[in-house]
Amino acid sequence: MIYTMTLNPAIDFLTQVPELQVGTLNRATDEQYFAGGKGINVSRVIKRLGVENIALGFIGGFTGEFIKEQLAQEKIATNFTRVTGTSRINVKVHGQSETAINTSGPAVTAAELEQLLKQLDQLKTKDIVVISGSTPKNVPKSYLLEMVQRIHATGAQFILDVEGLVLLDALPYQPLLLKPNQDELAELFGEHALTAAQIDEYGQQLVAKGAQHVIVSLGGAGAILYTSQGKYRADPVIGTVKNTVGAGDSVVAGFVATWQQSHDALTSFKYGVAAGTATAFHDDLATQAQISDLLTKIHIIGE
Ligand SMILES: Nc1ncnc2c1ncn2[C@@H]1O[C@H](COP(=O)(O)OP(=O)(O)O)[C@@H](O)[C@H]1O
Ligand SMILES: O=P(O)(O)OC[C@H]1O[C@](O)(COP(=O)(O)O)[C@@H](O)[C@@H]1O
Repeated sequence: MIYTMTLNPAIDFLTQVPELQVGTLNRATDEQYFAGGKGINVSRVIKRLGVENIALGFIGGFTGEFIKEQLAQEKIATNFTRVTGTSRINVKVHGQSETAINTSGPAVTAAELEQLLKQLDQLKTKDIVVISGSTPKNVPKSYLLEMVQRIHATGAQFILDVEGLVLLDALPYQPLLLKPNQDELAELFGEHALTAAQIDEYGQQLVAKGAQHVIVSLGGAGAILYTSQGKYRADPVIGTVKNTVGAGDSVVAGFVATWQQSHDALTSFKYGVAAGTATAFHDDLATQAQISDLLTKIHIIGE
């Protein structure tokens, strides 16, 4: 079974403000609400690809109820840990460019943290846990590593799509996949911007230190996969970008859903890039049909 772990779920409130201006009243021309947070996006795309999965994480308040209802409508199984606070609302404004305000989310108590950790002890060796997104503000940095250690102890695999140095601490536990974007990779190694040579150097370093697969996503410039076998580049597909919220999560979803069935890194990478691209080219997350349509346009080149 694939599990997704969203420690800080959100309602994504997407609104269109064609000529957004700061410091004045703006009138929106359209608005939509989606169940979001990175792990939840991963769950939604995995399910659209026809693969069962269970969404885990902390959820609370009226916003939490909305998220649960939306997932139930999409027939996605959940086993959330209820918290006393209210899950957050993130604001994504589409104008001439995309502007986002990601809020911080509710605090989580020590008992709630422990309750969620205990769920991990039930994992089986064939399970994969995708841990994605930010942690609520009062959660200690050590919590993510504790999760990784608990998952590893059961023999299950894990994928990490989070920010921060925990990515380096998790390497000895051999993550199935890390998916930093270019900025996240730079931050991880204390750099501001990376040259192509530095992306290679750091991507390969993550593999050498334990990651089984590393996908560095490059937004409109495509993505690169690093494995112990080599480096593979997926050039970008040219198209009209509608909404890049969840594009990275779609890459993770396409990869893990395909990996679970094929254990083939290149096919999984191809589905990941097709899913990320399909999400970028549509309003909501990619559907199976949109992903299938794009597959023939994704060319993976070994370098
Ligand atoms: N403007 C774009 N044009 C084409 N493909 C895109 C675009 N933006 C994102 N994608 C696709 O989605 C993937 C993930 O997007 P990216 O922005 O790198 O991730 P994240 O959301 O994690 O920052 C990219 O590797 C690419 O395949
Ligand atoms: O575009 P990405 O990186 O795939 O992730 C988008 C998701 O991440 C969020 O921006 C939340 O990110 P954080 O957990 O890092 O705050 C959600 O609002 C959105 O659903």
